[in-house]
Amino acid sequence: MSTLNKVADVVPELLIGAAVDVVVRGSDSFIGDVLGVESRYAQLGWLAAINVVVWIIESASEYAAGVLWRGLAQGIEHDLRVEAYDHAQHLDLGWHETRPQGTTLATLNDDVNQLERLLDVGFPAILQTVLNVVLVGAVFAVASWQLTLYAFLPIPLIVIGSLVFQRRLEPLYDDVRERVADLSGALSANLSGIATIKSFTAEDRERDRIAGFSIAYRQANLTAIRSSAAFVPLVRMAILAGFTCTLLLGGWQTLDGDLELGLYSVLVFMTQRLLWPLTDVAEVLDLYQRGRASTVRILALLAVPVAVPAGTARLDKPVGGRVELRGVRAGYADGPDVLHGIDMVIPAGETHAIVGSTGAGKSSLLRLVLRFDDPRSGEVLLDGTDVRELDWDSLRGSVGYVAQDIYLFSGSIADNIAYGRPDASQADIEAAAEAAAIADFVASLPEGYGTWVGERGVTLSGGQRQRIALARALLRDPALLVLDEATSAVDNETEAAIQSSLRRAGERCTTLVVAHRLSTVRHPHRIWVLDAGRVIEAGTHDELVAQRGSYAALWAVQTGEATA
Ligand SMILES: Nc1ncnc2c1ncn2[C@@H]1O[C@H](COP(=O)(O)OP(=O)(O)OP(=O)(O)O)[C@@H](O)[C@H]1O
Repeated sequence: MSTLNKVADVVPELLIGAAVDVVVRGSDSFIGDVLGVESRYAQLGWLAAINVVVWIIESASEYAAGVLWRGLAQGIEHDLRVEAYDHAQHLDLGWHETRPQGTTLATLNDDVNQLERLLDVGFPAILQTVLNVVLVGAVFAVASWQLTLYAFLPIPLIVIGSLVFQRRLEPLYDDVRERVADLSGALSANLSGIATIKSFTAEDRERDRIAGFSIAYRQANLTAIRSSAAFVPLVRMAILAGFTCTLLLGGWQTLDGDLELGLYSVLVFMTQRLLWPLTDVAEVLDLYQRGRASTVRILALLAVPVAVPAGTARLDKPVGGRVELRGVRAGYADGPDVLHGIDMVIPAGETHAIVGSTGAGKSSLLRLVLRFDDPRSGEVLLDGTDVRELDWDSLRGSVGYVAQDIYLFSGSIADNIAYGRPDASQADIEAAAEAAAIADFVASLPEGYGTWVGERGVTLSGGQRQRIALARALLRDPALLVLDEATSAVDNETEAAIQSSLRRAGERCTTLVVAHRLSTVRHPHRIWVLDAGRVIEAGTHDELVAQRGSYAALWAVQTGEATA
């Protein structure tokens, strides 16, 4: 459509030449010969009719090309956005944790959107400019080789200029994209921490900090724009040279009788046609550089390898839920080990607790069981198979997990509880809520299970959120229930209710609990005491109290039998 449009766009100029030719040469005119029409009035009539048809074709093809290019741009953007998002969500948790969320968001959103103008304005402009040069060049070549030379004089200059400018613009637009990512990162971090900002009345300070990022972005953009805008006058000077040559030398040739008047007028118009669109080259170059800087970022995201790839082995159903850690050593990024050779067996169907001081490595250990990270050495087994060999459905599909930091989705309470089993019936949802001791609270809400919960569940208290997350985990009827401080925010009475439901739930599944409050874990089959990444004691509550070791001391402090 763009090609048809360009051809139709060039034809009226030829028609002008033909019209001048009719007036000057009468019945000998080019159009008179082609159509076999003698009358000049009739010849002009024919030209007018052809012109109308050409304009209709031009307008229709322009519309179609516009719609198609935009459709293509939107399609590419959509594919890229979804592919990049999908890749990002398969990247390991460690990658996400070491990178500001806003930076990833900037790539998935801003960088992808940045491609729109390159795709729907830049690409058609490139195609049309090349076509223009070819078509107009053909007319020139037929008319006079000297004039072709003059008219095309600016083109190599413009090409060389583009290459030079391109090299200059590249780092400038890379800088712009980096500044956008910084700004986006700061904005998203601040909005997540809005309560903290308010509580420390840091609004003014934060506004200034965001303004700093915004100024850096504006500055980077201005620097790039200043360089890119300088290219347009340069192109114009080159065009002026070509145009002047055609006007002057073509005019002299016509005066000398070496060039037909009709052809001369066509060539003067054509020089305009040929050269003025070349000023677009500057804009296209700008769009290209912006698009390139964004594409580099998107491709860099797509090129990040998945550090924790899924295995292919499947577990036989029903999954028992036996967990075993053998000589597990683990740590984060290049940091020191946070777990030093952990050996642990949690037989299927048992409830085990992990306790220990803060920073002892309890959460890190749970992350290995869910395979958010892989150990540096040793192995983690589920039902006797190394978790690295299992596919996600066998591993994470068998686990119900309640994290320390609860995330609820924007949606109804029922949607949130059924997140892991979207096809669950209302009765299943209510049973899970009952087991998590949240059913009475939900029933007391005017809209019950249909109550809308805001993003991150901000409309609920900490304890309510925890219980909904617990219901969500229980609804999956998991073979292995993993609870990381899952009841830390509920009162003692509610906790006792949850404990008894969990005991009932625990009859069906293996349970691994991390808790600070030791009363939470009084009834497990075994308690593992972790200190600085090592298991220092293990046994039942009674055995550990009798041992009079760290657990006994901690228990004494928490039950008020001793002071710290
Ligand atoms: N994502 C992470 N990146 C780098 N280091 C981490 C990360 N998470 C935890 N650590 C480090 O690993 C060590 C163990 O942390 P972990 O969260 O496993 O302890 P924990 O026993 O669960 O503590 P708490 O009871 O306070 O939750 C700590 O020294 C911590 O600084």
